[in-house]
Amino acid sequence: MSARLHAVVGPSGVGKDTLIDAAAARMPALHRVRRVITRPEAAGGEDFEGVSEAEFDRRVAAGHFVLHWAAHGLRYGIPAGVREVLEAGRPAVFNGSRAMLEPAARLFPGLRVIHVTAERAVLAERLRARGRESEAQIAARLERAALQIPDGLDVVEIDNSGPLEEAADRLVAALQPVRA
Ligand SMILES: Nc1ncnc2c1ncn2[C@@H]1O[C@H](COP(=O)(O)OP(=O)(O)O)[C@@H](O)[C@H]1O
Ligand SMILES: O=P(O)(O)OC[C@H]1O[C@H](OP(=O)(O)OP(=O)(O)O)[C@H](O)[C@@H]1O
Repeated sequence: MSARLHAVVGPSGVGKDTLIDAAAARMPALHRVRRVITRPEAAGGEDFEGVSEAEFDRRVAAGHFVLHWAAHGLRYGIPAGVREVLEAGRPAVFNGSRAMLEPAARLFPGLRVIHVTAERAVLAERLRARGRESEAQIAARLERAALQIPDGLDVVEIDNSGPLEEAADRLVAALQPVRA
């Protein structure tokens, strides 16, 4: 039976990538999607493939992505290979946009959304400490902090304002297979 796809969403700086790393370290079977992003790989952060806009367009046209979206002036793609991973029975997780959840749930009806939140002051502090974005980019990211999750989806809420370990425990629980 096909395994479940999970989208970890929430405002920039809330700790999505950090939590996914923590869960992956504890769940060897979990497949962490390697996103394709129009951002130079040297920018650091998660393990992703950096491509040019032209290459991204080419891959969209060639059907390389099962999902793709734009945010923060960047484009993000989920490689189509994730379907084979799920069909092989391995659960998969990706760092997704709150704005693309409806199309994602149409394509993957079993999609589970993990909505990570934190207080705004905590977000601002974490983005500054991460040091990847300029002040203007941080302000733009904070503007999106209150974006809502569409109704009618399977959503697990995780508050990551406190210790990472507590939120990571909740994420690992949310990633467990559904038992019949
Ligand atoms: N619970 C936590 N406590 C303290 N710092 C955290 C916590 N979770 C994440 N961070 C830090 O916050 C910053 C942003 O996390 P990151 O995973 O890059 O966020 P996102 O992927 O949501 O943008 C990173 O520097 C990370 O180490
Ligand atoms: O529509 P939103 O829910 O606001 O999400 C916008 C984008 O931010 C995140 O990307 P990324 O993790 O690259 O950005 P971040 O690390 O700065 O959060 C997320 O995966 C989306 O691609």
